[in-house]
Amino acid sequence: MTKEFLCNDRESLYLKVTKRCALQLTRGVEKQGRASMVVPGGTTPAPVFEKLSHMSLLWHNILVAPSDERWIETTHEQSNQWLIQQKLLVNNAREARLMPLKNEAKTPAEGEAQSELSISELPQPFDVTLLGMGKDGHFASLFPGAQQIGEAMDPAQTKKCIGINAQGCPVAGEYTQRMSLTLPALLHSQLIILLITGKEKLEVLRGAGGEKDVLKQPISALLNQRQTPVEVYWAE
Ligand SMILES: O=C(O)[C@H](O)[C@@H](O)[C@H](O)[C@H](O)COP(=O)(O)O
Repeated sequence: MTKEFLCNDRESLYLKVTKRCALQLTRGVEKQGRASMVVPGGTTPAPVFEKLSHMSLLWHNILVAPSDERWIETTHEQSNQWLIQQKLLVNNAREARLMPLKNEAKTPAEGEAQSELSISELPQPFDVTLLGMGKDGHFASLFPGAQQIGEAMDPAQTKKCIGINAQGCPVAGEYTQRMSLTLPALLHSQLIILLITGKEKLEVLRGAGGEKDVLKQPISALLNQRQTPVEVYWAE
């Protein structure tokens, strides 16, 4: 159930994704009085966060959570919570409520229960889950080769949050100790929007459709499932 929207340029890409997220959130608040949005970190989403922050939505009825988090201080500029607070929860969107993944636990594994409590505050299924994708086919912090990738991608997994040790995963960069929503948790969404840019990521995406080994190519699990609508938005 994947639809692709190939945009002519990044500005129209960001606008399209912003409007799609705003529509989902508005529908959610209209239907149940509250709405929830899960958002990624990384370098791609900031222009969408910025546009979304200016939208006139009922933000005081909207709850936001990261799809994943680096296990570092939330005041660190590489923290996803920091990115969300600086770029999304400002302007009109400052009234939205952030449910963090990061907590005081020393390690993500020790922090799982508290992260789970935080996420459970969001109306579920999530009204909209915005995700990015790495060139290795990861999304959230579900990195191929990560120690817990099997547990995190298991359709029978009942945990919503899982500590991820991404040591040895080149795309994870410096911050390898992560908390991530699991595949089942992310699929428990009304809509998943995958926001990617550049030719290389589009090639990875196109190649993943035929990949049966989700541990090797996690994004293939999103593309080959029929539970949750997935909309892919791309520009060069
Ligand atoms: O914590 C993170 O980094 C994100 O949640 C991650 O899943 C991101 O979406 C991809 O790594 C793509 O990152 P870019 O947008 O920087 O390419």
